[in-house]
Amino acid sequence: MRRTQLPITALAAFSKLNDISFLDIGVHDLGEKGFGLVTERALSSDDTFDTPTLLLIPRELTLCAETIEEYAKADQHFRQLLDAAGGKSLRGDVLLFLLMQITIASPDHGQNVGLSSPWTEYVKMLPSEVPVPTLWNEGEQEVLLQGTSLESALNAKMAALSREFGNLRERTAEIPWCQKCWWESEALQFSDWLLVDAWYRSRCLELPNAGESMVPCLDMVNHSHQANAFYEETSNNSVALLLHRRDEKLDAGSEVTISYGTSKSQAEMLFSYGFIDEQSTTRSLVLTLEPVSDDPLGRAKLAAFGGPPIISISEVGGSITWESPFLYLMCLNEEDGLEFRILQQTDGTCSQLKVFWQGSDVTDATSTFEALISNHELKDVFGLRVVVLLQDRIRQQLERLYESEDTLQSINSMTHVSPYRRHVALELRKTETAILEAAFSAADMQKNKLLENEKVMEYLGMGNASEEQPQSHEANNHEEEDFS
Ligand SMILES: C[S@@+](CC[C@H](N)C(=O)[O-])C[C@H]1O[C@@H](n2cnc3c(N)ncnc32)[C@H](O)[C@@H]1O
Repeated sequence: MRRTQLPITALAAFSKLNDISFLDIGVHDLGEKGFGLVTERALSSDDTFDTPTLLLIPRELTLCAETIEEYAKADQHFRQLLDAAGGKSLRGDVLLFLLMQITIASPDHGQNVGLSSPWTEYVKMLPSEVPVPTLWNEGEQEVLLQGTSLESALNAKMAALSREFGNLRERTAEIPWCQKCWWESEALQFSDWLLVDAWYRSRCLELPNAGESMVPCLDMVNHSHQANAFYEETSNNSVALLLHRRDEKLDAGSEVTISYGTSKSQAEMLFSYGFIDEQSTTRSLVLTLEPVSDDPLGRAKLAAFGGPPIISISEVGGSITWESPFLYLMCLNEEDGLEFRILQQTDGTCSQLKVFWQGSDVTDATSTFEALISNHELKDVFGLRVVVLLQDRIRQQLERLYESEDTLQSINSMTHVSPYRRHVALELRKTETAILEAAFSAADMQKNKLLENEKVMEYLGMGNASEEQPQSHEANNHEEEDFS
């Protein structure tokens, strides 16, 4: 959709009109980071008893669950849109609201659609480019993240966004103003949906009372590992940005920053905000898991598992820790005492998938198999299967990273790849390769230790000698490679 855009200098008039107070700070162009907040005079939290306030925004301007509902009461077109395509999540409703605003503000619509709000003006000042990977060009998306944990996350996100846009079209096709402004002339494009999604992801924050919110002007503050400011909701119905309580002294011209989260991995930062905090010491990543292709219970395990089928790997102080409740379910089989049953309803319709372990119903405890197997006499054998699966998944990821290195070298000369995006992707690849290599070695050590375990040796010996002692097919698969 053609957007009306205003220069950032329009923010002064917007703030005045909407009672937003910038106190000794202004918005400046900071290059790669986009705009940011900068002090206009030297500031110190020592000078006053109270912590200095830098920015005050009336609470009613924030975009949160409550205000979305208020806007829907006042604007019948937005109400129509919410009724047809909203109501599933706060994020979805906010995206619809933002779409509504760019529609009202568009130079093309001319349909007397919607009710102008402060956000109609504010979206005109929001950037058309957000460095998050969903807005990278196809070449960048394909090459830069290959082999990183973001490769599958980005593919899944793009597929979800495409589905959402398709649903929006389907559900609003019958609404006359949507037909006129969006679909008739193809004015609304997938790229608009990508943009409002990127705005939301990179600009929303968590307010203690209002919950997930977008706050105009506060969303101009950038992130730093050594943040000098924080935000809070005040008792007099405002959202405030304040200088840190600790002895903070800022020269005139210093950037004011908050923390977007210190425990976020590089992948999360890149995915949500489009940059990497190179000062962060958090070293972690998440890998997705799929049941082994020839596991007859694979699909049932996925369907019955309560959480996401993932492995989280972290490196803290040089040691590797990992967590994966799904791996403990993934490594078990019927022969071990795992059973799935479909419970029939009295009216004959199929209903819930039930999971049994050693005869007990564990349907509500599928994420606790590590504990469930802890008293089993074969717990070390199961532990070995888990470590083998873990190491295999890490190997697979590392191979993909190594393979894609050559492609990456060849894009040095490609003009369609932004140097900044290339830089952040290389940083992510370097970190994830190091974490995965360390995790591979750690898994190897764990595996070797388990292989010395008496119970495991006995089990493997029996497994080799007798057809009557069936093992997990996963273990069988990997034993060929790893135990021989
Ligand atoms: C909440 S907005 C902050 C305002 C934004 N810079 C703008 O121009 O509108 C978040 C975005 O700012 C940028 N950003 C924030 N902190 C950054 C940092 N430390 N390094 C690089 N970019 C940063 C990223 O593009 C991120 O998606």
